[in-house]
Amino acid sequence: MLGHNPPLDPVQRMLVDVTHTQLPLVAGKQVAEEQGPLLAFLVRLTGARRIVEVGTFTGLSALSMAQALPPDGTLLTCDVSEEWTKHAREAWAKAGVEDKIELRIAPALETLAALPAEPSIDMAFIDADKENYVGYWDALVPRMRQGGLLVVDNVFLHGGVIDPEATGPAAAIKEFNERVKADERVESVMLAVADGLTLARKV
Ligand SMILES: C[S@@+](CC[C@H](N)C(=O)[O-])C[C@H]1O[C@@H](n2cnc3c(N)ncnc32)[C@H](O)[C@@H]1O
Repeated sequence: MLGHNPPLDPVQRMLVDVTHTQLPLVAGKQVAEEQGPLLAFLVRLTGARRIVEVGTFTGLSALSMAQALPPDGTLLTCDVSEEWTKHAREAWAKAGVEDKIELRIAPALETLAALPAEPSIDMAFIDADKENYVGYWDALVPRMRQGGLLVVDNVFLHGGVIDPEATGPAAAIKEFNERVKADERVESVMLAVADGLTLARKV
């Protein structure tokens, strides 16, 4: 599969390597290698100009999306870790996309609540703490423009969502998946990409 996808560019490759060598215990948080080209593809497909991301980590998904934005496009990304996002800032600067990306270090629920209420977001990527997915969804859906695309990662939670006794993050994702399925404001599909990926289009 990777051999038939667009290859990572040198900065993306460096970011994968740096994440694995300098943060080996948490490197698994990084999006899977096939997700960067997919996110870039979706940015170009939708013609997105205004993107909001929840969960920056070391910045690979933000980098992939920012590189696919048109020159006047912007990406707001939310995280709580200065330590992890330091690597993101370095990579974005190396790739020359730092002017397109705004990183806010604060609990993402606060960052999203402070955004304008009007529907102006073209694309959103949710990839952070699972217990807050419903909160992120509720903050983002009204702010998405009609036809805007929401992309949500880890909707399988490594299989935890099919455990009838699920607790913690798995229970949170289970509840989230049910909410998305029942949400008439969107048309959604769940895909077996990496750890499960939901795509939802605001109708
Ligand atoms: C799975 S990682 C994101 C991976 C990233 N999208 C990438 O491409 O590598 C999840 C991130 O969510 C962040 N996070 C956790 N709780 C958060 C919160 N309440 N608000 C904002 N970010 C949070 C973590 O610090 C972590 O960097």
